[in-house]
Amino acid sequence: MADGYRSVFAPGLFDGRLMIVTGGGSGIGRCIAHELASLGAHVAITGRRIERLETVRTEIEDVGGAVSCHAFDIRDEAAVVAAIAEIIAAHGPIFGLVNNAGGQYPSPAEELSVKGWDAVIRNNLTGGFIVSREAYKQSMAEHGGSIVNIIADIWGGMPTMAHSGAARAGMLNLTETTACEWARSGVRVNAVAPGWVASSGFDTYDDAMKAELRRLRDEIPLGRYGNESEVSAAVTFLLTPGAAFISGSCIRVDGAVPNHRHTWTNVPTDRSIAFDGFPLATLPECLR
Ligand SMILES: CCCCC/C=C/C(=O)SCCNC(=O)CCNC(=O)[C@H](O)C(C)(C)COP(=O)(O)OP(=O)(O)OC[C@H]1O[C@@H](n2cnc3c(N)ncnc32)[C@H](O)[C@@H]1OP(=O)(O)O
Ligand SMILES: NC(=O)C1=CN([C@@H]2O[C@H](COP(=O)(O)OP(=O)(O)OC[C@H]3O[C@@H](n4cnc5c(N)ncnc54)[C@H](OP(=O)(O)O)[C@@H]3O)[C@@H](O)[C@H]2O)C=CC1
Repeated sequence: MADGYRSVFAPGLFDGRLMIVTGGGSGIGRCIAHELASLGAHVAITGRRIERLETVRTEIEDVGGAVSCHAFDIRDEAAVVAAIAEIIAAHGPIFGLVNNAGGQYPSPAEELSVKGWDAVIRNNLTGGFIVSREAYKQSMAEHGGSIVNIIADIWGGMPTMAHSGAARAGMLNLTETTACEWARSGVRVNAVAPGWVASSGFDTYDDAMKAELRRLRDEIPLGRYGNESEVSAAVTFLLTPGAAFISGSCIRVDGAVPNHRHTWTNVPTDRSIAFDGFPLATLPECLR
């Protein structure tokens, strides 16, 4: 058997627990699925493209993990209702839900059609709402659980991302509100806000955006992009009993970007001696 994901969290922490990761067929979601499975969870990965989910299923099974694949669009209400019911029937109550699926396309605000605006709002707000509502109604209202919503760096304007920023800001308030409403059922709801994370998501950018990203890297106080395992560690923490009194919160995983203001002296760009901490989760070969 190949080496599995080496998480910083305790082996067996989630033994037999059901976790759902939307958008688990690529990038950050795939990494989270690997980490949760390495801690003993049964991970139900979802996405629109079944082939990508099957590839991740093989990766996780090859290192001894438990995983199932469920193809549906998070914006399709009937499909979500049916898929959540199917997952629960097969694998038991939902312990954790990670609303990770999402994405957008860049456009100046004045050029956005209402159809395009709606497509992105539905992808990054309505979809997460539908999946959360169904996880709550069909399982967590009775059994409790934990939800983590992946949003983005919304602390300030991001030109060409008005639709996505508005949707993610809505998702943050949905996080805060459902944390209050569903606390009575033993449900915690939190968010993780990634900054610039070098993931498969970057592959969807055109050359102009990639050039822009290289420039942006120099403006990240920690001097580099984040990686998928750093987002996954924050998500995993929020799902653990270590976060039992944390709800309605958001962990930013962004190298301090929203804290950086342009002043007379810029932060140095050479951080070659930056403190490295201790080795965080080590990715298996397939994720490097
Ligand atoms: C807060 C900022 C966050 C910044 C950091 C975030 C980083 C990342 O998210 S990394 C992950 C990146 N991955 C992606 O973003 C890819 C995901 N994108 C998509 O899946 C799609 O683009 C979509 C879901 C956002 C839209 O697809 P869909 O709903 O299937 O929409 P349609 O193709 O039916 O189009 C509807 C409508 O939307 C407009 N539109 C869609 N794509 C584009 C485009 N590339 N350029 C311009 N306009 C687009 C357009 O108006 C479409 O209508 P029609 O023109 O009539 O087709
Ligand atoms: N990478 C980064 O720098 C940042 C990423 N984010 C967010 O983090 C999340 C993960 O991003 P990342 O891994 O980088 O990018 P990816 O594009 O690799 O991941 C997005 C995943 O979501 C799935 N997905 C998208 N739309 C839908 C839908 N309507 N229904 C079901 N599944 C869907 C995709 O699968 P499929 O297409 O097969 O459906 C894909 O697996 C996204 O929400 C992204 O916007 C936020 C801030 C920064």
